[in-house]
Formats: sequence, C-alpha cells, structure tokens
Amino acid sequence: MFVEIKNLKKYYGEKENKISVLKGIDMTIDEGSIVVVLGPSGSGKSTILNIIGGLETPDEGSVVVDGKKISGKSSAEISRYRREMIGFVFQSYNLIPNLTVKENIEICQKLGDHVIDINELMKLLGLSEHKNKFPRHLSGGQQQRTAIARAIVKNPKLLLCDEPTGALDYETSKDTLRLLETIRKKYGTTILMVTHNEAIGKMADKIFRISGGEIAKEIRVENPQSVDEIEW
Ligand SMILES: Nc1ncnc2c1ncn2[C@@H]1O[C@H](COP(=O)(O)OP(=O)(O)OP(=O)(O)O)[C@@H](O)[C@H]1O
Repeated sequence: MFVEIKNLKKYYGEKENKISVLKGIDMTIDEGSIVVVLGPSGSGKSTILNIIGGLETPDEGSVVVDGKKISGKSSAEISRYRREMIGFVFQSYNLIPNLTVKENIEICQKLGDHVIDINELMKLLGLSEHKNKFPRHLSGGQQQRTAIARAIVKNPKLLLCDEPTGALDYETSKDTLRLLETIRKKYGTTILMVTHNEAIGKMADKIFRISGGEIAKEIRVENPQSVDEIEW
C-alpha cells in the first residue's frame, strides 16, 4: 500500500472554541493510482491533503507514505519528505510573479535527485513557446500547466492537487485533467486530487466521499473513464 492513513484526527482552536475538523479518517491509496476526494466546502478535504503533504500535522492517527511513517516526525524530516516525495498543485497556481515559466520550473528542479528534463516537460505540457513569459502574460490554463510542470519536475512519487481546475473554464479544466492522466501514465505518479466537482470522480480508480470530517463512502471504481468521456 503506497499511502495508508489510520484514524486521522485534526482539531483547530482551544477549549470551548475547539472544532473537530477530521474525526477519524481511514484511507488507503495504491501506487500509481488516481484517487479523488469529494466533499462539500468545509468538509475537511484540504486538511487531509495538507496533512499527507506534510504542510500540517495531525493531532491523532498515523500517516504512512511509501513505507515511511510521516506522522510524529520532526520538522526537518518532514521538510525532506516534502522535498523528495511530494508535488503540490493548487487552485490558485501560486507561481512566482517575477520569474518566467522556465525559471518557475527550474527552481523546483533543483530540489530533486531524479529530476525530469525541463525541455521534455515543457513540450509535454505545451509550454515550450511560452517559456520566457512571466505568469501575468499567461492564461489561467497556461499558468496551471506551469504549476503542474513545477510540481512534477523533481519527479515526486505523490502529486497532491487541491481543486486544480477550480479557477478554470470547462475546456481548460478538461485539458488540465488530461495532462494529469498523461503524467500518471508516463511517470507512474500517484495522484490524489480533492474537488467538489462530482464528475471528476469518474476518472479515479478510487473515490472517497468526505462529509463533516468523516468518510461517508469509499468507492472503488471498476472502470475509470478517460477525461474525454467525462462531462459536466
Ligand atoms: N488553520 C485553521 N484554523 C481554524 N480552522 C481551520 C483552519 N484550517 C481549516 N479550518 C476549518 O476546518 C474545516 C475544514 O477545512 P478544509 O479547508 O479542510 O475544508 P475543504 O473541504 O477543503 O473546504 P473547501 O472546499 O472550501 O476548500 C473548515 O471548517 C475550516 O474553516
């Protein structure tokens, strides 16, 4: 099992203001699979992603990724784990405004030991002709493709995507999802995506429905659809 989460709990606040955001989450994710976490706003999706990515720490429970327990590790160990294992893609792209497309990708390439060639990646993601542009001169889809290239260039085993199509129109969303499919196939990357878009679940090998900090349903999808077959 590539990712194994047991009885994950997270609280925010103190005493009478304490709220329980994750109430005992169990999840398993196979290596090389696409897993989608669906749920309404505030259900705890991003919190799960951030804990798996080492951006937040759990209050209870265990998180094991690629055979290594990450819950309870020191911040130095978590930083190394994040650098070596994890790529992040966010709804809001988070590119560095005064660096070009190529430079945005390059800074993350320096973080890995088994990196992907930048020119190969820019070609795969349709960025070659935009490589010298700054983010403000790119469309939303081009910015997201740059963000995906930046996340994947160090060849992380696990790509975490938080509403990656949240700010994109229909066709650009589909293009972006197609690229995630391609990345999984070409590099064997395990992809965990959180979204409130039900249709995106159809491309997954497994779906977790989250409600109020709990897993309401776990669905193993027998025949995942290609992005081309999905509509919403
Ligand atoms: N740092 C924090 N401090 C206090 N409360 C927080 C913090 N981070 C998240 N929360 C709360 O935890 C709950 C779950 O948040 P989370 O962002 O995980 O939900 P989500 O399902 O990803 O929502 P959305 O789809 O709107 O992004 C929300 O009620 C949120 O307000």
